[in-house]
Amino acid sequence: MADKEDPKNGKMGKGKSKVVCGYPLSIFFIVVNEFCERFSYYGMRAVLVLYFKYFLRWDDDLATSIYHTFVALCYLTPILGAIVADSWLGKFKTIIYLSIVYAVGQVAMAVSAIHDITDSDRDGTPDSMTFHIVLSMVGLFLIALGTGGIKPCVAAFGGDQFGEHQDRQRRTFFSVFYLCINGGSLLSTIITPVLRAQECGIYSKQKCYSLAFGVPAALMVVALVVFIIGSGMYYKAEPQGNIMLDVCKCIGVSLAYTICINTFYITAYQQWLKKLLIAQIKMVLKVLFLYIPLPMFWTLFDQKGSRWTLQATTMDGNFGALVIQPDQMQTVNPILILTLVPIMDSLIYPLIKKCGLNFTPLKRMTVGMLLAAIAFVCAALVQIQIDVSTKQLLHSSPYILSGQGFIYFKLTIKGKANSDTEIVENQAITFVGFTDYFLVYFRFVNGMKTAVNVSTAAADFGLIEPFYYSNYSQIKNGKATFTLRSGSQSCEYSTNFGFGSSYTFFIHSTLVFGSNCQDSVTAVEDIKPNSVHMALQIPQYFFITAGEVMFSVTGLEFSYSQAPSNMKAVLQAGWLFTVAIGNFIVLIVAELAKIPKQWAEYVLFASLLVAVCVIFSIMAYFYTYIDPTEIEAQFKKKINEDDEDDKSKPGKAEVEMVKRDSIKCHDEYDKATQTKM
Ligand SMILES: CC(C)C[C@H](N)C(=O)N1CCC[C@H]1C(=O)O
Repeated sequence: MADKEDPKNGKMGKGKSKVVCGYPLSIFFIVVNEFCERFSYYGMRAVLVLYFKYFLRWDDDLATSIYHTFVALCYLTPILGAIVADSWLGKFKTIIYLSIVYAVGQVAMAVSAIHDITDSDRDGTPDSMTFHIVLSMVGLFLIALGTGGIKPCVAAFGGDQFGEHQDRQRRTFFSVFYLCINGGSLLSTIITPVLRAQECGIYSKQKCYSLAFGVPAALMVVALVVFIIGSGMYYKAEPQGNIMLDVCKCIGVSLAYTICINTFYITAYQQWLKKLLIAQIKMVLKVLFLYIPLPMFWTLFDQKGSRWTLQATTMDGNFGALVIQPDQMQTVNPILILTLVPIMDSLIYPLIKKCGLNFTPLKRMTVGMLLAAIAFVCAALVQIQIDVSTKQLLHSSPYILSGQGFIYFKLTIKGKANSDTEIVENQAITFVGFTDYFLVYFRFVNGMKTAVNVSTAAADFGLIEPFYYSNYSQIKNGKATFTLRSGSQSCEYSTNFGFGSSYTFFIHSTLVFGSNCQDSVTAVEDIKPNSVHMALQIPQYFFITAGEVMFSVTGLEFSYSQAPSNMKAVLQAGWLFTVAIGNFIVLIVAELAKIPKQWAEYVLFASLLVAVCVIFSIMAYFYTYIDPTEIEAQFKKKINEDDEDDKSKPGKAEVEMVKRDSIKCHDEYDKATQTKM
């Protein structure tokens, strides 16, 4: 044991930490570390797909696949970090070493995004893309190893700082810990896209991905430094041997005991050690079994970033002074976390307690799952409303048909601009996706006998021959003023583009330049502006976030409190593994789900979660809460007593014989397993 335990005098926490308002001061460094680390992780993640697409010039499919693989890897590596921490290095050293790996990875990403490094002809594009790809892939691998590896250790290490009598404070710690995760992620997802939008470079100015990755890299270094500063105050539980090896040995030795039962004498002390390990393994397995249905929650949760964002692209993001991009709606989640966690902790849970209800952790998690299911019902209702508005459009306009990824135009124009004009065509426009949400499409049909030039203050859209039409062009949504010019004569036409809209403008043959041409142009809506407001997504975000607070914050604390002392990080990793599996299910579902109606898919997910929730509540009903510290203390008492007993027994020779037999028996066991392999 590195440090002495016992904060009973009120001045010292577990370890050497001072206690402030009942909390060990050491946790301050841990939560600040978590804040900076999550800033680093989520900040880098926010611009990653755009980096793949615009810097590395990958297509959408490759960019999305690598992005999701990276995210899944980040939630798979916790198991590695946890084994290293619980078995070998201890949580403190694991956090330090893996944070260094993590920071190196972030720096590699920032360097990989400096286009000047390989831009020898100074044209603004890297000459050796291989260099940038290799460096960024190495960087991402190190980041996945670092962020995943330290994640279960930091949470468990924070929990370790509290004494046995500090259950309430430890619960609050996990809430604050969650607040820091979301505070860091919120700030970084706002800041890094702004950094990316800057232009930087030595020889030529390009979008500044190096800065967008550089700042998260700096924050990771800050996280590491802050963690090291707290070093003297932490309670550092020593790893209690190689847990995984112990588990294997325990199973092996149990087999060996059974085989050699007649010759193998083991002391009572050894018996108790074995029993303790078995009890600890049982504690972990019982919780892991309980976790089997949980990935379903994360499957729904992760769709915020995909399905819900796509849903937002078909909605109106105009909030008066503020215009929200569809992907920005995702920030509603961390914002709500920052408000809901304190409300739950200081109002809702105490109120429920006052009502005499025993709202146990597993009940909270069940309610959390139900709330997530309600969120998906809300999403389905919004989808129905969007579908209704789109249907109205299809009935009212003969011009539009839309498909996934493309918008097809079947355009038939009959004699409105000029009686001789008839154009029938099929044309496809690549759907711009939510990164270009502010852009709308338009084109002009020239019904005049003279060529007309169309321009705005910012762009020239070229000359349109008589009785002909222009290609579709893009323009920012909102008010636009076009100048129509023929020779030296011109006139202006103003219109307003709503979100997601597309227009064809017909220039009448009767237009007279020099006068007001507002009445001589007819606008036809190819695509109606999005009419369902993005604010309607707020209820679904509210329910999913309230569900997350009940489910995830509670799950984090539950994973700590139900884990034996030598497997705290391992169980945290088990918890994070449910997030990884949830991510994988989303990927599979995205490939397999062929439900034509989006609202029906939402209802299906909600129903699946309710079904899973019922199974979980039955499993939870049979789960008995334990106090691992108490159980371990009882075992240790027995071990110490029997160790004294064994030592006091005369007959060193007998002990030697036991050892010999034990070795013999192990040899037998080794032989048996080797031949099997
Ligand atoms: C997606 C949000 C930015 C963060 C989310 N509310 C959250 O806190 N988490 C999602 C997975 C687990 C947890 C995290 O540790 O990041």
